[in-house]
Amino acid sequence: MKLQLALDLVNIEGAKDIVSEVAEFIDIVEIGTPIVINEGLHAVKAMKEAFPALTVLADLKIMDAGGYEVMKAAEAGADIVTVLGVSDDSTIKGAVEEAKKSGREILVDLINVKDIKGRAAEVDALGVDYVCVHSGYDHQAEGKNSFADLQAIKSVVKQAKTAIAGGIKLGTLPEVIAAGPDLVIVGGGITGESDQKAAAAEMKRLVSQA
Ligand SMILES: O=C([C@H](O)CO)[C@H](O)[C@H](O)COP(=O)(O)O
Repeated sequence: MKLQLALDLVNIEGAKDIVSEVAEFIDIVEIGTPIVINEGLHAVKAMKEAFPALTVLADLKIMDAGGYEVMKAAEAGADIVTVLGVSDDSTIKGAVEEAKKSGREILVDLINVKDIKGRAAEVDALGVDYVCVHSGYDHQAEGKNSFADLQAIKSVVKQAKTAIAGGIKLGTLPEVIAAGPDLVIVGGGITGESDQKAAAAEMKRLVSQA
């Protein structure tokens, strides 16, 4: 089981500062959607240049033009790019095809998908690398999480790795780990802590044991 740090509410310099502190405890660093909106794909490039050994995920949440947008993210240095599960199959196919050309990976984010189980099976069959259940900030504000969704997709995803994101904290991590995802994505559960290094270290310890 791997740990991904999601960086959302910081600028490029702030993102690099956090990664300097916790790099040894994370497997993947995510340039979150808000950073991409604020700073563009330069943020992905800057992170890859500063930490070439780290796997960098660009959370573009692609909804259309899958092939083109994956190509641009790959040019910036992204190793993994996100595409929305609610997008058309042709968009996901285009993203997968483009990613394969350059050895990149596609994570499909099932945020706001109604038939989680059905769509997870469909995108799995399209050859994506990760299928991720996700309670976004707005759902989190309503007290929702995706723990049950993770259990639901585990039974239908056959070839891709499974991932979970959205409001995961140290206190809820054991419950998440028990459901057996391949990848746990944590943002505020690390960046919002006063001791980010200690939080990342403890999370890494827990996911490594699984
Ligand atoms: O994808 C995310 C969200 O939609 C904002 O872009 C976050 O990266 C994801 O939810 C993980 O962050 P936390 O919820 O703070 O753990």
